[in-house]
Amino acid sequence: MTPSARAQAAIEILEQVIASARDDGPPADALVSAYFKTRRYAGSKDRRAVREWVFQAIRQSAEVPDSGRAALLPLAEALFDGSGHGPAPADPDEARAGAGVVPGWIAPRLSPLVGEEEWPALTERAPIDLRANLSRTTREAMAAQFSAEPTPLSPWGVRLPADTKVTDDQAFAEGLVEVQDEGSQLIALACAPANGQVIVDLCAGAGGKALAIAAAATDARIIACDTSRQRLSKLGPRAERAGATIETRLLDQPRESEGLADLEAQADTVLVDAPCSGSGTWRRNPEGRWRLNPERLERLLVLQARVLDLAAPLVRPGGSIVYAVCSLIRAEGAEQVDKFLSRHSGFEAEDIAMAVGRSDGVGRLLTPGHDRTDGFYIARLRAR
Ligand SMILES: C[S@@+](CC[C@H](N)C(=O)[O-])C[C@H]1O[C@@H](n2cnc3c(N)ncnc32)[C@H](O)[C@@H]1O
Repeated sequence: MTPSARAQAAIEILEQVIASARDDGPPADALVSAYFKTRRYAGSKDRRAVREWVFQAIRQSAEVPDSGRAALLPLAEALFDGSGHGPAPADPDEARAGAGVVPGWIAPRLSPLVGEEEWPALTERAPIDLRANLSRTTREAMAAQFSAEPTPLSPWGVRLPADTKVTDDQAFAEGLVEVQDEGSQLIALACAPANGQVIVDLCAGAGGKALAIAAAATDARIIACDTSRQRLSKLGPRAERAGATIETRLLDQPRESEGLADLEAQADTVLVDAPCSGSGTWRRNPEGRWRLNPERLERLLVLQARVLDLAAPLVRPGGSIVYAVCSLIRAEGAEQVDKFLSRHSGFEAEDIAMAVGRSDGVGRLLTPGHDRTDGFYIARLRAR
């Protein structure tokens, strides 16, 4: 493919990414792969170059661009030369996506801790963090295996450069490591897992945090719940690879509490890693900015309050809820927790007992700019 033909391919994919963000369709990565499945003439260099254009265009624009052309034009105008399979020359008045990091409607909703000086870090390429499975190996062994640096905040992590491929490594296949951002590791640490405890991971998804908890407390009873069969089904093979024992429980929305009745007042810790805007993970998922809108955010706020209310009766007296969201939007973090505490007088905020991030309301906020992790809000709420 000529450089201009690659630009045209990127425009076509960006067109699909924009539509998919609007309609809640597949992610950009999947769209790039699907595009090339039907275009066998493209070689690996072409694919890499097109993918690079697509992600550069997504990264540079906070707002949803008008079109694929508008998204790429500010980056690659010289390739809009009308040649062969390339894009038609640009009109001087043609729409161009503006450069930016935080969409205008989200900026006033961010935690005040995330000042504009921190914004560039929100979409910078993120390193790859691995969590050493301490039930099977040591962090030092994994640092040596991957020639990696230890993560500064999590005692379980090692850090590799962005885009390092680790899933082909033997250590990964043997369950000695998992790919997990340091911030996610800190959420599992905030649960203070210990042997003999009952720990409910209420929104377990594919089990990233449940696996970290299981590695730290091999004799704890861990119950991983989710309403998504598809996500939860990924946990079984991962647990097997890691040598972990984790119960899984598929909950039936909106009757989740029926499936949790036997756990009432049983849990030492309920982790609520709630569905959220993902505004703390834009550096890995920059198109997340194009997918979010005020209506979606409103629905997420309602769901977060709901899962917190589901968690409350499961906690034994003296036990805790650990609430976490990978978000920097205050309504999902500090404000959501304040509202929970005003609905549930039997709970009080407690420290997460780790000197990480900055305090925000009763919890702590980790940000890419300040902590070099994905953005997370974490709070611990203790049942009196
Ligand atoms: C942020 S993700 C969890 C990620 C996971 N803890 C991890 O570490 O990989 C939120 C999860 O909440 C689940 N969820 C949504 N509504 C729920 C509900 N009412 N009860 C339980 N889980 C729910 C979603 O299916 C999704 O998997």
